[in-house]
Amino acid sequence: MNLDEIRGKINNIDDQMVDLFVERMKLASEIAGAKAEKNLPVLDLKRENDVLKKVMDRAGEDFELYANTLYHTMFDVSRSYQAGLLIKETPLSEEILANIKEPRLEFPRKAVVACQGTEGSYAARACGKLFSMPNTMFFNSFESVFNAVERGLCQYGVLPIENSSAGSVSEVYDLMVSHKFYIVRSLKLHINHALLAKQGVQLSQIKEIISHEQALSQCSEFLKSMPGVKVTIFENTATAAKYVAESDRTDIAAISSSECAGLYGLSIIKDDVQNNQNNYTRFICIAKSMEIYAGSGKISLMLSVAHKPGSLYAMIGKIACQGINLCKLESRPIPGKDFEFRFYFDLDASVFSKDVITLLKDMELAADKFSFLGCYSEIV
Ligand SMILES: O=C(O)C(=O)C[C@]1(C(=O)O)C=C[C@@H](O)C=C1
Repeated sequence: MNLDEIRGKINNIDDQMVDLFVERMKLASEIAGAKAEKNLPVLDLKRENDVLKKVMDRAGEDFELYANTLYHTMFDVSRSYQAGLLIKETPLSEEILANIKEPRLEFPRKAVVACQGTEGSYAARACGKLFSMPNTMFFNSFESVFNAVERGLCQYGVLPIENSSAGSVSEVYDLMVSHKFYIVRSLKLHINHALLAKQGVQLSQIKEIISHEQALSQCSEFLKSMPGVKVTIFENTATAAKYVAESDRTDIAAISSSECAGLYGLSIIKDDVQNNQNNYTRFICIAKSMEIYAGSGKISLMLSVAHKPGSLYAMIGKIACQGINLCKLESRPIPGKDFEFRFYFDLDASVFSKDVITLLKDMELAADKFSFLGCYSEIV
């Protein structure tokens, strides 16, 4: 047989398989109805294992593993479909639906916003892009930003979450667990770092460079080119610039934004010291209550799954079944557990879609712990 003839046969088989698949899905919907009457859950692991065993035996030694994978996907699809038919509203889905009943149209222009660092920090620059008239309050830690929002001291808080070269800001991810908040907007900010020192100081005089550890990591190649220079971590890039300005030393420099040069009377002794010119940091804007604005197309979730084979795979399968793009998956260890992880999902999806609400309910019921962190839009 030539290629076209073989493909012709495959086409025939696919036609039959799709017809049988549709027939199988219709039977799954009848099962969903029967289960609803008897108050039974969608998942029946014993039945799945019985089917898997039969399918693998029938496929024979050469194909049993492929048949196993195919049927795992088949069950994922079948369960997602049944879930869509069966799952009732949960308190979370009700809260989301109530929130979008009369969608908020405009993001506020003015607000009291909590920010880590000081005047001139990248977070402050992010605030200025998120709000046209922010009244920014500065705090010295990310935790204080979460607290300020949670306690109602500030309406919003702005926090860095990831950088295109240095990766996630793990401290912010870890703080998410112990605080109640919602992401209401995000921002991708282009970051270019400069080396700042006192007026008249030359690069060759520098013996110590200070900055936030994320900024230091984003400038690692420049730092390698300065052997013998001590590198010191500071809580914030702008605080580092302020420290240099207030110190009497002429052998110390800060990696910071070029705005800080003007703000603190320093000079730029070297510009663009970051490894990559395409250096971006994503910031999230958080609020105490759920606020979903019209046009929001990103969803963030935090969840943990049973510590057994296939649990995360099944969760991702639910997203894939809806044809939704999983744009970020971050894992962080759960303190006190033996290499168990909490997962953070970012989806290109909107709660204004009925299928997405069904997906969220399905994921919520399948997870050990589940938090909806918000549905928002990202600005650049
Ligand atoms: O037999 C059932 O109980 C079904 O719901 C059908 C089915 C399947 O697709 O084969 C789907 C989900 C269950 O976990 C088990 C099997």
